[in-house]
Amino acid sequence: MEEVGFLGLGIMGKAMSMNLITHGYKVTVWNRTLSKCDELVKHGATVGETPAAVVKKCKYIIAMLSDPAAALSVVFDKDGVLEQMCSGKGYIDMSTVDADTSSKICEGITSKGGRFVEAPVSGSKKPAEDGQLVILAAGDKGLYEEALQAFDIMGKKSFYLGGVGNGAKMKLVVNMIMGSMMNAFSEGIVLADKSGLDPHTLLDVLDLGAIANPMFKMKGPAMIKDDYAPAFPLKHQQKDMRLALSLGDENAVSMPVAAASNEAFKKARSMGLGDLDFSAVHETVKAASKST
Ligand SMILES: NC(=O)C1=CN([C@@H]2O[C@H](COP(=O)(O)OP(=O)(O)OC[C@H]3O[C@@H](n4cnc5c(N)ncnc54)[C@H](OP(=O)(O)O)[C@@H]3O)[C@@H](O)[C@H]2O)C=CC1
Ligand SMILES: O=CCCC(=O)O
Repeated sequence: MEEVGFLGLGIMGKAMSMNLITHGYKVTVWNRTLSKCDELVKHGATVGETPAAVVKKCKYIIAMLSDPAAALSVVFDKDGVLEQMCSGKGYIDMSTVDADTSSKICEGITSKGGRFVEAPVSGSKKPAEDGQLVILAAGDKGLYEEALQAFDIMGKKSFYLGGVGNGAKMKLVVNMIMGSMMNAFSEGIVLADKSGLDPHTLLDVLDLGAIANPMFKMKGPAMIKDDYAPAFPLKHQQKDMRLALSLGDENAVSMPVAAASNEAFKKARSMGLGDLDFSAVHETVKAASKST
């Protein structure tokens, strides 16, 4: 799998494709905003003018796109993946989408004779840059095994979870927990501050106890400074909460904590914070505590 196509060069796709290039892969890239290909080209990538052009050239194609609408559009629309998909090619979608979207993409790819793996990832911008993602794969087992070498470059651990949909569902469960934790964490920082405690001391205390975790440690100091430079854009976290809640609906799982967290992320989007890091949900707690 030394020659791959890569569709979507956002925060994650750029870092992941760069890693493949620096590990010796020949990579052909495409991005909706084509100018974002320039930096990859400087490092040796070639550009495909359309998703179809990338598929024509490459046996294996990886996608890392924002949401279900983007993932579907790149496959099914004009100049899309399906136009050149055929037997012998493999399509690996690493975007975070719901199981239904993934199944539709799988049907499209396999109807043309191709093979499909979904492989959403846990881990954000820095793990993507460092090749330390956790890969949650499902679908065609043979394609998964052929992709492992590339997964090992992009990630520190790959899980094979069975049939299409299981990777998507695992990712949504993980991000549902993460989004709820971020809301509780934001409330804790504001509560500490408003009750006269030093929020930095709160971070030190948290870091030594049973709920210590890399997210609190990494995001906490920046949140206290109101620094929300995007690693994981808030609009994507809200998309994941929405999709996780829908998975909860389908399975009759009551999730009041996740539902409240989704409302906070929606509020943050309405405040114009969607392109900032998801930790900017902290601003909704600050705004609410100002009005009391
Ligand atoms: N950032 C993170 O920490 C993580 C993100 N994820 C998931 O990975 C995916 C990508 O995230 P991230 O890189 O942060 O997102 P970005 O917003 O940085 O990038 C999104 C990418 O999708 C493309 N895109 C959006 N809409 C369309 C469309 N209609 N047609 C074609 N391309 C489109 C964008 O193109 P353009 O440049 O033209 O806008 C861009 O390449 C998401 O599903 C996200 O939930 C998973 C783990 C961590
Ligand atoms: O989907 C984004 C996940 C971000 C992370 O795992 O840190």
